[in-house]
Amino acid sequence: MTASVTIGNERLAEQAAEAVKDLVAAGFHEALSNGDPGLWGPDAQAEAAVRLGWLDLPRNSRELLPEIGKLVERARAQGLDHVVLAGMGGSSLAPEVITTTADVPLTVLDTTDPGQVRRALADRLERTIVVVASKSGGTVETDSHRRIYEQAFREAGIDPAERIIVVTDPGSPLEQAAIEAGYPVILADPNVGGRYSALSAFGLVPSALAGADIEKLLDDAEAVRPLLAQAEGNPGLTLGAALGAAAAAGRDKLVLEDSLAEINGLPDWIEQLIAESTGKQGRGILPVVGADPDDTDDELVAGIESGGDVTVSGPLGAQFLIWEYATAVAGRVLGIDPFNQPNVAESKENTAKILDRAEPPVGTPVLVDGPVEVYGEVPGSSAPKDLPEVLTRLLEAIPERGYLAVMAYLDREAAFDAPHAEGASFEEMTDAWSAADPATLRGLLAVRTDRPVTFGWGPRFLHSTGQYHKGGPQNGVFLQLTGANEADVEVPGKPYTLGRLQLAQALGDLGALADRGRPVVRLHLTDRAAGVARLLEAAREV
Ligand SMILES: O=P(O)(O)OC[C@H]1O[C@H](O)[C@H](O)[C@@H](O)[C@@H]1O
Repeated sequence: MTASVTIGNERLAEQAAEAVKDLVAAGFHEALSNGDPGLWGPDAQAEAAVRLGWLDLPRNSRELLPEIGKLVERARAQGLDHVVLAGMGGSSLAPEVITTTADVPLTVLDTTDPGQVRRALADRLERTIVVVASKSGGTVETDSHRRIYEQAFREAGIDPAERIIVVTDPGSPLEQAAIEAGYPVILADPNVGGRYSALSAFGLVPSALAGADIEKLLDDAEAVRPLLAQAEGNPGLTLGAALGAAAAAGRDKLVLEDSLAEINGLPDWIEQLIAESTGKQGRGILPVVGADPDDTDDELVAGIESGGDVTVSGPLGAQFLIWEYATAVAGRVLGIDPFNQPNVAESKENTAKILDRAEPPVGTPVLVDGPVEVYGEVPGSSAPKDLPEVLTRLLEAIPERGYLAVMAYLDREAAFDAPHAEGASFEEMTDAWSAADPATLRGLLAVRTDRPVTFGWGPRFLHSTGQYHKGGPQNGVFLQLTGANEADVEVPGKPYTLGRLQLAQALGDLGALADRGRPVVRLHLTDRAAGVARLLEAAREV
């Protein structure tokens, strides 16, 4: 299947053609193909010099195939068929899409929720193999998961060296720790940033262990590579020009539609690529996932395989490369450095400070509505009387061109535990799940405003839209969800538990948003299941 980008909207086609013309006249496509780091201005040059390796991954990553093949064989021979991936952002979102699209099972751990981590630990530990994936080797979530699994294996009488595989950059502290522990290490290309690493060891190792065909993925990406060197018929250039030109003209909310696509979950990966790459210097493109278009002036719809103002067709490997290329192009059009993430560190630093304190600074609730405590400054001049009023006030506080972001530091899998009647049909089960799923809140609030409503699981979104929230246009309104933990999980060798880390992450990000003067309210569910039910009920009353 060939890959293509089609623009189905006349005005956008004109804007994109104009931007392509300028880029071609400046020799952008040739320079990018030759790995010129000067394309994003002098301030971006040093970082870009070590961030353009993704263009050559379809070919270079083939060198990894024999080594990965051996790891897969070893795991099969040991009967290890439960693959767990510990990794955040770019280190887990690509394998998530690759494996869901290939319909092979992979447990992705990109959470600090104690319940979600306990669920993974309780699942077939005796047949589990864990890929610990971190470019920097210093990401706190991933470090915690490694420590927790090492201990769990030891307690079960299993040698962690038989069960843990590490993917990291050469010279990282994780590489060092892995060598000391005797874990197999696959080193990734250090000239590729986290969110552009889909076709590197980060995308390939866990996906291959889970059973996906990674050679085909590389073939599909390699087939599109020559097109990316062209001035005409270059899908990456067209897409990037369309995204950049539309955003520069005010259409900076990117609704990603994939309901008819055979590729599963690509919008989540695109979200982190675009939000983290473009959301800075008060500019950027806000990806909106899982939403219906609202037909507003600031919205652009991108369809995967069909639909949208712009449609991107092609197999997954090609999609990865086209979107990466397009993001680099959009960065150039918008005048931003698409390879740094200047504001991600702020929340991390706040989190570290909170962890150093004896008690987390939770504050006092301004309102308690059954199982939901409300913290923060609810917009408006008087105290809100109940939860529906809190939600109404937040929706009313969204400025023109703004958005509401719901950020849930909760267990992404908990809804699947929702009770349903014996012999329930699939439809009845789906209804029970969605009635217990915090993510249902997004749609309920979205129908009450014409502004975009995004939903992110914390801390996962901190490595994605988190950069945009803090670095992009300051027109967001923020709703955090946290929950009581029934049973916490110790992080071996650290003074904090996962529950403590999770809360510190929420409060750390809340501080960073509040410091910018943005409206931010935290709803704490003192009973998680009852809290979600009350929240969804309140959203229906808005
Ligand atoms: O792979 P790691 O070093 O653990 O980083 C995980 C993620 O962390 C940050 O959010 C970076 O901005 C991402 O690009 C990266 O994918």
